[in-house]
Amino acid sequence: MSVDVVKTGMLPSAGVVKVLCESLRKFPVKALVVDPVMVSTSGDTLSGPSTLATYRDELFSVADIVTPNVKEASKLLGDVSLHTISDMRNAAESIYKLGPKYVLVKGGDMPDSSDAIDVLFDGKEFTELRGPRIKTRNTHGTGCTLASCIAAELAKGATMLHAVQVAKKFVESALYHSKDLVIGNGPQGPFDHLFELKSPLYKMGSLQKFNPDNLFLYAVTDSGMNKKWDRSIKDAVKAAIEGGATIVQLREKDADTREFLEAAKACVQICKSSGVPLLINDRIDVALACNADGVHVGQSDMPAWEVRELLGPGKIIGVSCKTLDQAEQAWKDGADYIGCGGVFPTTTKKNNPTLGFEGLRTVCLASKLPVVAIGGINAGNAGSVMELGFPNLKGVAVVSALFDQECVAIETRNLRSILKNACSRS
Ligand SMILES: Cc1ncc(COP(=O)(O)OP(=O)(O)O)c(N)n1
Ligand SMILES: Cc1ncsc1CCOP(=O)(O)O
Ligand SMILES: [Mg+2]
Repeated sequence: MSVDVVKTGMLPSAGVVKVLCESLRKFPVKALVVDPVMVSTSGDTLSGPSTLATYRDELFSVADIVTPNVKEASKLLGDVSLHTISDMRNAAESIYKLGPKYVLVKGGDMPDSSDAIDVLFDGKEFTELRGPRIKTRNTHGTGCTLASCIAAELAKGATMLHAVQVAKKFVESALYHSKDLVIGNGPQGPFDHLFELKSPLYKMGSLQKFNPDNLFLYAVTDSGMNKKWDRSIKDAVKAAIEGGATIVQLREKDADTREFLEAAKACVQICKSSGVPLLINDRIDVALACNADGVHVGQSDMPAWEVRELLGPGKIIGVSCKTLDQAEQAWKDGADYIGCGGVFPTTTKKNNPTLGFEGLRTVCLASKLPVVAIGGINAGNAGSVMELGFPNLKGVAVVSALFDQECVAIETRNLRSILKNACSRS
């Protein structure tokens, strides 16, 4: 098992720092997070002057990010006084000159400020990360936890900014959920890193990971087709589920919000009773309001990482991807699957370039996420798509072949058996 990311905590001596640097040269890693634990949140000095010097001279130049709190930043810079955001920016800039790619000066122990503000510097730009200051004595280990969470997100492929944002939100949520815990008699108590395990969502099991097999026969509704066939969204969804659809997406480009939301609430009930996930196309607000199982977004919709921040870990997020880079970004952003197409020409989605099998192959072979093919797929060609046999091509998403037809249930049932036969052949 290779090590992707290393995060350092308290390094008690210059010798230990030197051994660490030597080991990192022998066993290079994807990223190094250095939490320069020299002054504890309670103010005790934890590292002597020789260790400080070795940090500065040897460790910082190989660090991807250094995460000093205000006291540590002050110590690293010869006990300069740091009282304002501008002081924190100057400190970040000065520490950056010691070699790390990023510096995060944490303002949690800054006196007086109402918000907990951290300053991230990448050598060019400053980013201020603001969060509520949570009143609690349970702050023991917040710095180490933040650095460890950054390391974990980097190991999952996040960008540095995204990793820092996720880590800050995690620490904030953990502090909030455990602010009234009473453990121990010291000046500081611990906070609850595992708060999510106690969340009702977790207990209801709705934090279970997405099952890629749900992508097998993906029914995507269309308001124009429903209108043409004088069919309500509800009836369209019911019929698709009756025919064996394994996941449903409400893609209602024409419906107004109120109408869309009412229909979505009804469809949520229908899908929940059948155990079929229901996703909403584009509209995060509607998905939140009806407690849908997730959303599908394209390259011009809200970025998946922002959707993840809004929906949380237990919801399904799909992203449309036509290229390798888009597939990589969707994975980094925490999406659950990729919709790739149009595989064949289609008039259902306007101005949508056709990728063909080659384009589908390129994305499937590169994608770390399960893929569903979409675009012009019907009973006549669905078999050929599944017979491509790409390991992470889990199914097909279909609009007109199901919903621009007289009987949705029959068309869905027929398509499902074609897919099953194709899979047994590939
Ligand atoms: C399963 C699936 N794949 C792709 C799409 C297309 O989504 P998007 O690119 O956001 O385009 P619109 O559907 O919003 O026109 C999808 N909806 N579902
Ligand atoms: C939403 C979408 N995204 C890529 S193609 C497409 C439309 C697919 O519709 P159809 O299945 O009728 O070709
Ligand atoms: Mg969209």
